Order: sequence, then structure tokens, then C-alpha cells
Amino acid sequence: LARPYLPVPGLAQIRDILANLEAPIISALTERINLVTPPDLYANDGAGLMSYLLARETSAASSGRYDYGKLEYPFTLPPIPPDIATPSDPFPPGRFHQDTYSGNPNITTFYLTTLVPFFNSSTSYFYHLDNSTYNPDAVYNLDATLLALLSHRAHIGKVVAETKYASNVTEMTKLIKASDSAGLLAAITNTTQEAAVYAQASTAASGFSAGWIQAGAILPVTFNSTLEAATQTLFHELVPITSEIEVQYVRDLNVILLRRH
Ligand SMILES: O=C(O)C(=O)C[C@]1(C(=O)O)C=C[C@@H](O)C=C1
Repeated sequence: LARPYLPVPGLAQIRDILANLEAPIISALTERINLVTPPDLYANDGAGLMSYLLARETSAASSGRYDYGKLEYPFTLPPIPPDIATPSDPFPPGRFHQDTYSGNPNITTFYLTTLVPFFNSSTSYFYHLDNSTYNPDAVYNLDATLLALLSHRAHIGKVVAETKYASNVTEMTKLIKASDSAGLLAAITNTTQEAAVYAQASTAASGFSAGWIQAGAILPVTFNSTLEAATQTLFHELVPITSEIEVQYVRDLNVILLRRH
């Protein structure tokens, strides 16, 4: 089946798209932080979460969630096959191509090792008459929502990379041909933009915690600081994961560029 020709938006528009994902990410994080985490929920490298995801992703795949160009990638299913460049389709600058790299293993590791420790609430907004706070399904449900948002956000790096390549073909081609990963990382990095992303995340986090507190939610005193710290940690990991997806995407052009010249 022929895949569609999908041009990518310009950098300013993509940054708006990335900005629009910050509030939903921090919203899901806020909800997740306010649920009790049952002991051993993530034992065996998150095997329980992974089997929860597998069922959900199998259903999501059948409704097309991970189709070509959606920029949504599953954690538990085989990756979408990459595009193969041909003489009639040499991946012209500005056109999206599907590469083989997935940032999801890095996202899973970071989630389990770095983010889960923030999820230490002793109270839950679910009310059970038997006073139990046991609710692994509700927890996994938010984990799955959050992971899908993080993955989508990071994999938008593929179109960031394409648009950066298209606007700087000469310079990037040199780095790609030299397989200069460090040079490519330097070329795609914009520390001013990163600072803006972190500042916006921080504003959103304080907005969400203020909202919950003003709405009269009964919250542990540490909620505000936990959400702030988790948000900062999250975005300081997500931006490097996004950057790595960008670098891998342009590196993938190597074969084509070497063949062309
Ligand atoms: O906006 C960009 O230029 C991006 O490449 C995206 C992003 C990010 O993840 O937000 C990643 C790397 C850059 O250093 C700045 C920001």
C-alpha cells in the first residue's frame, strides 16, 4: 500500500503543537500524583504495566492510532515498518519519512526509574466504602495516558528534525554524511527554546496545583512541591529524549545522501 506524501509544518507551528501538549501532560501527571501507588505495582521492570498497555495498545492499533504519520508509537507492539527511499522517492527535504528509531524504551525506563518515585501519595480521590485505596486499574489507566502523551510529544521530534533539515540542508548534509552525532545534536539544540519549554511547564504545574487547592481538594501538604519537582524532572528528561529522536531521524538520511552524491 502506497504511503501518503506528508509535508511537515514549519518550526514555529511545531513549537505551538509541542506547547499545546504541556498542559495535558501536566494534567495527567497531577491526577496520577494524587493516587496511591500499591506496593510492588511496578515490580519486574513494570511487567504489570506492560501487560496492561499491551491490551490497550492492541485495541488502539485496530482503530488506527499508530498508523503512518500519526506520530503515535506503541510501547508493546512491533514498530511500524520504515519508509524505504527509492530513486523516484528520495525523501526530499520537507517530507516526513518513517525511520526505525523509537524513543519509547527510553521513556519507559525514565518513567519507571525517575517518575514513579514521585507517586507516593497516601491519599486518593477515589472513595471506597471499605476505606481501601487499592486501585491499580485507575493507576495504570493514568500511566497509560501519560505515557502515550509523553511518547507523542517526544516523537514530534521527527517532524522537528525534518523541518530543521529542510531549512538547513547544506549544513546538515555535511554532518549527516560524516555521521557526526555530536554535531547534529548541536545543530538541533536551541537552549533558549528549552528554557521557554521549562518555564511554561513550571507555570502550568503551579496553575494546576493552585486550581486543585482552590477547588477545595483535600491534598497532602507536599502536593504542590511534588508536582513542581516531578514536572521539572519530567521535562528535563523529555527534551533530551526528543532531541535524541531528532538526531536519530536525520542520521537515518545518511544512506540516501551517500547514495545520491
Ligand atoms: O523546538 C525545538 O527546536 C526542538 O528541537 C524541540 C526541543 C524540545 O524538546 O522542546 C528539543 C531540543 C531543542 O533544544 C529545543 C526544544
